[in-house]
Amino acid sequence: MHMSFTVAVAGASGYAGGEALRLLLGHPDARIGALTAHGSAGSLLGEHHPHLPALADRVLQPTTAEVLAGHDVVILGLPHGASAAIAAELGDDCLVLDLGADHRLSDSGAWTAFYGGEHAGTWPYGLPELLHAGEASASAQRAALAGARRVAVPGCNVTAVTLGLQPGVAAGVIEPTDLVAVLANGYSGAGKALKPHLLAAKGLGSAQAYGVGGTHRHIPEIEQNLTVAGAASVSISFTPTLVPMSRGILATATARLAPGVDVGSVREAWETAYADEPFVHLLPAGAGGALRWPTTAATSGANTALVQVAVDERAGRVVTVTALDNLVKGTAGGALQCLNLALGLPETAGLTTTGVAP
Ligand SMILES: NC(=O)C1=CN([C@@H]2O[C@H](COP(=O)(O)OP(=O)(O)OC[C@H]3O[C@@H](n4cnc5c(N)ncnc54)[C@H](OP(=O)(O)O)[C@@H]3O)[C@@H](O)[C@H]2O)C=CC1
Ligand SMILES: CC(=O)N[C@@H](CCC(=O)OP(=O)(O)O)C(=O)O
Repeated sequence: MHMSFTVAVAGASGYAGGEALRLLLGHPDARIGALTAHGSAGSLLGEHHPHLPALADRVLQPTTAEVLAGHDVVILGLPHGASAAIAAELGDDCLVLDLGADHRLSDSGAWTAFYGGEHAGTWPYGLPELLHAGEASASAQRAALAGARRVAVPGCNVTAVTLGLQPGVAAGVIEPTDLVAVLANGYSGAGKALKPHLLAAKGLGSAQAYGVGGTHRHIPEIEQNLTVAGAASVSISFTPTLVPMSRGILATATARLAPGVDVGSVREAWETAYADEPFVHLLPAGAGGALRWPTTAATSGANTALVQVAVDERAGRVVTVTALDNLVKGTAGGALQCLNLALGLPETAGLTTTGVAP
């Protein structure tokens, strides 16, 4: 039996809020209520998201607890640091999904080191596919999300790197203290207001690394996830690269093969982890055993994460490549999955693995 729910979206003028609305318009049970913004309050949603004509005439309201209250679900697509105060004013009768970082980390020292200021607290973490130590496939995280009233939705880079590496960590076939991840990132990941590090690439004829040298805010979140997956200690060198595409993340993450591991057993860990996942797909080997590799284009607009794994025997490293759409599986689609789990709806409601191509 399906129940309908009312949902308010804060930060509706932004990329993440807009993507949440695009997906909610296709959710069979969602009734879209208040839409809010900050400086753009008073303007029409159609000015910000002309691809959502069904909501074009909606007026954006200011982002206050009064406006957001009274809905079954509130989605917060706000800059980090802005969610905590609003969420604290919303009652427990309402499901709140925070697309930002405020409630993701359990270590307040890591929060202060990477974000600065007071840590707001920790909410159930919104990656249903997160493996817990000893699990061959994910169920504990789904159990943590079932019936939750607060969900901290992961960062998009974190989702890609975690999905790529966690099967090897959980199965003990890779060394979690020797991880390297280099990502190609579409520019929508930075939000609609271009950040200074993007300005040089604005012409889109260029690619450039950012957040280099252990400074990116997603590092402690990746460490946290891989610890949940069973690593006693995690060390990862993480470098994102802005590339000329509007959406998508291609994360190449490599790890030293654990001592004594039979190369033939590596693929099995990834196959087992994702065999029953509706949205995370390990690409099969093609004819003659040649592997097919993920592309961001194949995930565009879909809630899909595509994963592939290989062993580089010369280097003694396992190489994983994960592709996803930063705005869908990396944000709003992942949030809808959690919303479904929290409300007891089918996990896949309103979500698709069907992408847009070319
Ligand atoms: N873009 C992505 O791929 C991903 C984004 N996220 C997270 O989602 C959140 C939103 O990101 P994104 O949509 O990209 O950002 P955008 O810059 O595109 O949108 C930000 C939204 O927040 C509003 N806003 C800005 N400042 C404030 C404030 N002080 N108080 C309340 N509202 C404010 C803006 O309103 P106005 O238009 O009026 O200024 C706008 O609606 C962030 O926390 C981000 O880290 C997470 C994963 C991936
Ligand atoms: C291209 C680009 O800049 N992408 C962003 C990803 C945004 C994201 O996931 O942000 P939160 O963790 O704040 O939610 C980045 O790498 O910082």
